[in-house]
Amino acid sequence: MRRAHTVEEIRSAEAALMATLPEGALMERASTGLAHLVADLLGACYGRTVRLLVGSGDNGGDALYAGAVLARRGCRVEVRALSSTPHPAGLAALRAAGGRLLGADEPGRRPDLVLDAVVGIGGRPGLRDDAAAALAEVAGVPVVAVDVPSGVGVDTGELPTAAQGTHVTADLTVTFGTHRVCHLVDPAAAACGPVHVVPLGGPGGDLVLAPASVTALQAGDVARLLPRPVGESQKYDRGVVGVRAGSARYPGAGLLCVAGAASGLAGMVRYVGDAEVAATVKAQHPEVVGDGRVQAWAVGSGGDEDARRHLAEARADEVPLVVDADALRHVTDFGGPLASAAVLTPHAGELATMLDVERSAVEAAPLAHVRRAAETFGAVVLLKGRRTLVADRDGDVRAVGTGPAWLATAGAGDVLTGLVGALLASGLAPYDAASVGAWLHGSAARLASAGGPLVAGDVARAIPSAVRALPA
Ligand SMILES: NC(=O)C1=CN([C@@H]2O[C@H](COP(=O)(O)OP(=O)(O)OC[C@H]3O[C@@H](n4cnc5c(N)ncnc54)[C@H](O)[C@@H]3O)[C@@H](O)[C@H]2O)[C@@H](O)CC1
Ligand SMILES: Nc1ncnc2c1ncn2[C@@H]1O[C@H](COP(=O)(O)OP(=O)(O)O)[C@@H](O)[C@H]1O
Ligand SMILES: [K+]
Repeated sequence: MRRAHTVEEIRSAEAALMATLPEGALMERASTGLAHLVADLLGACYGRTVRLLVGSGDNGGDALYAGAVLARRGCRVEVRALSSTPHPAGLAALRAAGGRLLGADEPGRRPDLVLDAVVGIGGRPGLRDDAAAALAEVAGVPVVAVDVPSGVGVDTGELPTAAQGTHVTADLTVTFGTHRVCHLVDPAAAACGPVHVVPLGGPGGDLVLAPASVTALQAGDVARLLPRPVGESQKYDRGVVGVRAGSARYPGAGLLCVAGAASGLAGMVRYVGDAEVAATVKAQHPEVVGDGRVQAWAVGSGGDEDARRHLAEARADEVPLVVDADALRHVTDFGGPLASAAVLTPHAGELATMLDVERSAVEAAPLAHVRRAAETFGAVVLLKGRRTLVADRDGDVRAVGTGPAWLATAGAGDVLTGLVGALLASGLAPYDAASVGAWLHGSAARLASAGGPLVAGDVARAIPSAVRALPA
């Protein structure tokens, strides 16, 4: 599990560790790890130029000490200071190693790499004009963000508003001890590039962190959570998933939802709905049967005007539900909770309608909105996007970024609904079913895409391969 902690949690864990270590030891660990990664990236230090953008805090200190290591290895290290008092000991170390502070009007050499150390976890969103200008000077040069890309909302995963200013977009982010929320949550995560964590543990101890509320499943977690049949399993033990989706207007959505459900992860699939869709389901998925008892329902994809009735009928069975698309408009129609266990799967536009806000507001602050929706509707909410967010009712959130951009294709969401339904039927709790489903869906899309385009049916067909590719 990848875990992301808040600034408050990180500061408290760092303070506890620092109390057991000699002065400066933590920054030494952080900056040495940073320097080694930068040196690897540069390939060779000798003859290379690195520009440090350095603010007033310890984030700048990290970069100055790392710069000292790089300078000792032969790099030309030049500092654009954005404060009159950059970390004094760090600056002294850099100067002693041969690095230098650029004068205010001195352009400096065109660097091979920029280290962004304007602000770290002490930063407020946005860059001041001087920092924005220092960044513009080196436009086009690869940027390594120290800890976080300066200017992003560290705990919110949001980007600064136009009034707050701009932010750094990094090619790589090097952080320390644990992930920050902005590393896992869009839109800020998109500004981080790949994120590398330098461990802070060593002689004298390691960070002791609180349980994280924002996490990201890894392949091993999915393998551990996924229910698998054992020797004596029967189809009914493995769970029966029912699909009430599709309509005369959107027959394909019903078929794709069935395809996601019929990927083999539940023991049996039932389809109930439009007669023409049912006939095509029968032809394309001969193993799918008609109405009867189920352990979970997948409802709403392409349901059109039938969606409300489908939801009412599914709800009457008092089993877990996954609710998508047209049925999302009806989740509050029935008074009281929708089901004992429900997963709602909106994209940003649908979530905006459900919460009566603008779509742009959801896209700018997906973490806040997905949490609000989970609380408001008393359900697990899976907000689809580049990085899908799955929120539990208590505020825990799992981020899933396994899918390639090719997955943004019509019908992909219908497949996901069926897949999550199958996982609910197989016995997973809603939070696990939604996050494991989103992870496998993205992974199946990656396999099906192999770098090229795909259609939604390809994603459903690749689900078994995604399961086979999990670690034992
Ligand atoms: N405490 C420690 O020993 C360690 C700290 N570490 C580093 O220390 C950083 C945190 O350092 P600090 O707490 O000094 O905070 P920062 O260096 O993140 O920034 C704080 C300073 O930036 C100013 N500032 C805030 N927002 C700004 C903005 N939008 N534009 C311009 N200036 C702004 C503040 O007034 C303050 O002076 C971490 O991100 C990490 O890089 C690491 O070295 C690990 C160990
Ligand atoms: N840029 C992107 N990168 C990766 N996956 C994406 C991206 N945009 C959307 N997706 C995924 O594609 C799927 C689209 O689903 P959805 O919007 O419901 O489409 P539809 O309603 O046509 O089925 C979701 O699983 C979503 O997470
Ligand atoms: K930074």
